[in-house]
Formats: sequence, C-alpha cells, structure tokens
Amino acid sequence: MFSLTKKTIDKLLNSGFADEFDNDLNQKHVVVFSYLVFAISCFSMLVFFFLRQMPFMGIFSLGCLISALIGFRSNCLGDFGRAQLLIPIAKIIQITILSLFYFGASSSFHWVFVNVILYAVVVFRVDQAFSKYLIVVSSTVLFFVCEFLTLKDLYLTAEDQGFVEIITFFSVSFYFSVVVNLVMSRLKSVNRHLRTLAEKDELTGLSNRRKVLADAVNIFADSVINRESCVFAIVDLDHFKKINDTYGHEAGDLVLAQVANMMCSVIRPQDEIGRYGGEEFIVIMRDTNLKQAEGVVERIRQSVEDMLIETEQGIIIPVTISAGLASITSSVSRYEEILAQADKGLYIAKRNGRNRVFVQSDY
Ligand SMILES: Nc1nc2c(ncn2[C@@H]2O[C@H](COP(=O)(O)OP(=O)(O)OP(=O)(O)O)[C@@H](O)[C@H]2O)c(=O)[nH]1
Repeated sequence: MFSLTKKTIDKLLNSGFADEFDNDLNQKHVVVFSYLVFAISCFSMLVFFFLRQMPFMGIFSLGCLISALIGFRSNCLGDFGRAQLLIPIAKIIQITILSLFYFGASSSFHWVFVNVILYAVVVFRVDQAFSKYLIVVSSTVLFFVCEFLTLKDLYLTAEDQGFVEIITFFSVSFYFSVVVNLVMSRLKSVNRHLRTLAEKDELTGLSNRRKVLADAVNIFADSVINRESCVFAIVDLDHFKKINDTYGHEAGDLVLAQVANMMCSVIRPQDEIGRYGGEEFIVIMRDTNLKQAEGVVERIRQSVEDMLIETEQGIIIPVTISAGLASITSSVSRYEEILAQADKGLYIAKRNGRNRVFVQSDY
C-alpha cells in the first residue's frame, strides 16, 4: 500500500521529465509538488466555501484551482519558466484574498504588495518585461482592491478562524517536511547514480580500473584473513593495435565491448571482472585455486577464439586473448605483488605465441 502510494507520487512528480538525473530535477519536483499541494488546498477551499454558501469565495477558489492545474501542466510540458513564475503569483493572490476575509482590510497585509512591486521593478531585466509588468499590474490591482473593499459582513466566524488556523498549521508542516524529504531522497538517488557512473567503464559496461582495483584490495584482504586461496588474472587482447589499424577504431571498440560481454557470460557468479585499461582486463577469482582458475580463464580464451565478431560492413574480425594468472601465497603481503606476477605470466603467454593462458605457479 505504502509502496503503491510512493510509486504514484513518484510518477506524478516525474511526469514530463525525460532525464531522471537532470540537474534541475530537484527544483522541478518541488515546483510540481507545490502545484499538487496548491491544487488540493484550492479544491478543499472550493468545497468549504460552497458548503458555507459563499459563492464569491468559491468561484475565487475555482480560479486558483484552474491556475494550479495550468501551472502543473506547464511544468509537465517543459515550460518550467512559466510554471515557476505562475505559482508565486497565484499564491500571493490567494493569500491576499483569504487574508481579506480572515483579518479584514485593516490588517494592512496588502502593503506587502508595495514590496512586491518594487522587487519586480528592480529585479526583472528588460528581456523579462512580460513577467515584470504582469507582477506590477496584478500587485497594484490587488493593493487597491484590499485598500478600498469593505467586506465586514463576510469575515469568517471565530470558530472558522480556529479551524483554518489548525488546517494551515498542519498543511504548512506537511508541505515543508515532504519538500525536505523530496530533496533529500533525490540527492541520495543522484549520488547513487553518480557513484555508478564513477565506477563503470563506459565502453564495456564493466567495472573501471578504479573500481576493480578497489575490489582487488578488499578481496585480497578477505582471502588473507580467511586463509583462502584467491587468483588474479590479467587478460589482454592479442594484436589489438592491428585490429584498430586494419578495421578502424570503431571496429576496435566493438571488439572490446563484445569480448567484455563474452567474458562476463563465461566467468562464475562469484568472480569479479573489470577493465584494467586499453585492451587489458582483470579477473579476480575468490576462494579458487590455480587449477580451477586456469579452467575458468581457459574457458574464456576458447569462447573468445570461437566468437564471430562482425563489423557493420559484414567483415568477421578474428580475435584471441592471452592471459597470465597468479594466486596468493604465504610470501605475498600486498595485492599488487599478485598483479605483478600475473602480468609477468601475461608477458610469457605473449612471448610463447599468444592465444594462450600462462599460470605463474612457481614463485
Ligand atoms: N578501439 C580502441 N582501441 C584502444 C582502446 N584503448 C586502447 N586501444 C588501442 O589498443 C592498442 C594496444 O596496442 P598494443 O599495446 O601495442 O598491444 P597489441 O597490439 O594488442 O599487441 P600485443 O598486446 O602484444 O598482442 C593501441 O593501439 C591503443 O590505441 C579503446 O578504448 N578503443
């Protein structure tokens, strides 16, 4: 029930926004949410005033409700400037008319408009003339309406005033708590998204160098503490420069992405893989001895060799890989030492003719 409500609210707040992680989204969400609250409050007032047989106030509330829906629609259609401008104007009008009925013209509340007029004159630039004159004219009209209109007979009763006070207090508290919650949860999800972007290699979709090395540190430490065997493999595409030179850089990118995809599908669920740089990848196999790891990497090698990678022009690119493997031993105290050993193994695999796996077992 709660998750359904949250989903519906999320859907409403996101309506009209293509990019979920747009920078301005917090601001736009707050504007949409403000319109929703505004619309609900206008609707409640509409019902309240019609029940009290105060048609003038009822019609005024209907006008406010329509302006809330127009603003909501503008925001959803992407006209954020208009949506942001409309809501303060509509709210100012609503509060002023309500204050007339609530406190009467003698409250001098309407002198706030003098401030608003000065603000609009000073702040809006020449290219925002429409906004400027809209605010100046509407504020001036409202000022004089408040100054000269006498509505003594229509003031709310003391009982109604108490009711309105309670409703206002809870509405305002609810509004601010939801806005704060909205902004915080948006920030959290944007942070999560940024972290994923910072840890992912864009071309292959694998963990990038920073992430896979961070994983390497953790897995190495866990393996040492638990006295488990752990194997690191460095995998490198053979003659990749030639692939780039022969088929073009785009075809090279395609090869990298497809080989990465294939490696992901061949490794076991508990293994980690990441792009070390260029055409080099790291596979980390926890709780695995060298023999088992050799089996995994040999499977990768065979699968890559069997791949049919086809360019847009229909050319098949033959691809092979070489790999070096090394595992934790009692003499190793840092993960970099295993990586260095795996790199040595890779060098030997290349020297011995490529398209092969070399296991560094004798150090
Ligand atoms: N298309 C593409 N090429 C890349 C990328 N990153 C690195 N390279 C290229 O990969 C090539 C690597 O070349 P080398 O280091 O000489 O290695 P190799 O040709 O694979 O030779 P061996 O490793 O000895 O088999 C270089 O030409 C880089 O420009 C990339 O993201 N996309």
